[in-house]
Amino acid sequence: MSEKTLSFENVGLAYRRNVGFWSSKNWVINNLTFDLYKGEVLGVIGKNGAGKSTLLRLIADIVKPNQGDIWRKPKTRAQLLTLGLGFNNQLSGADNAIMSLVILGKSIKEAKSLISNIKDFSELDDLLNYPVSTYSSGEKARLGFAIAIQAKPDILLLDEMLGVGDKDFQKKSSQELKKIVNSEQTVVLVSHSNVTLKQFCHRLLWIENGTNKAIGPCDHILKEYLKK
Ligand SMILES: Nc1ncnc2c1ncn2[C@@H]1O[C@H](COP(=O)(O)OP(=O)(O)OP(=O)(O)O)[C@@H](O)[C@H]1O
Repeated sequence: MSEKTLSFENVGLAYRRNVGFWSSKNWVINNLTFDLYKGEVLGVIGKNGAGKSTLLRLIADIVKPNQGDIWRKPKTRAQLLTLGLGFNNQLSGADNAIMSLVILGKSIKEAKSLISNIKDFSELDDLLNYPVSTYSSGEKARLGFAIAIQAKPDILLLDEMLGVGDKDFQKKSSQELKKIVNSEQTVVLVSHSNVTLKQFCHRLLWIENGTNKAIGPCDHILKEYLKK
């Protein structure tokens, strides 16, 4: 686990907050520095509002930093999987899947050929032909997870995604993640569940007020975090 795939150097990100006539900068990520290595599962922990989801959005290149540098190994593709998935609600599940796969570098032909696997994994059957606006949140999660499994991005970003769906789907997604943990794929996982963190993560990054409070082996960092 020595090949660097991504690196943050003194990264800062501020959101603008408008209060009446005034607008101020709210630094959500501050001077954040860490490296991510190919094939590792890095867990991200921290209190509510610490900046964990924002960090995933920065890695996915959905938002840009106001300060510092983010280095990605050339051609590295990261995919964010979160409950607030960026689906187009008017399009069908199948069309959303094709669109996501194409964004992640597959050709349209390849993307179309993966639909039957997505159908099998998600168990959405004919629902895949209906607009995503008609899906329950669990069904959206199934679709998102199934797309991510087929897309095999270099970096899979999971934001509190392991406790979603019904019991059967939780079991299925956790089995799939176990396979990923033993593969070359890199994962960054945000979770408030100690069980999930211990089960999957090699290292943990502890974020406090948007900055790196500690990073290191999972058991050690979790012990320190729980002492607080
Ligand atoms: N679009 C936005 N505009 C303004 N402030 C935002 C925006 N998105 C997030 N924030 C603020 O940034 C801070 C960090 O949010 P973030 O969602 O990254 O936290 P988190 O660590 O993932 O929290 P949680 O554990 O509650 O999910 C919060 O204070 C939040 O209110």
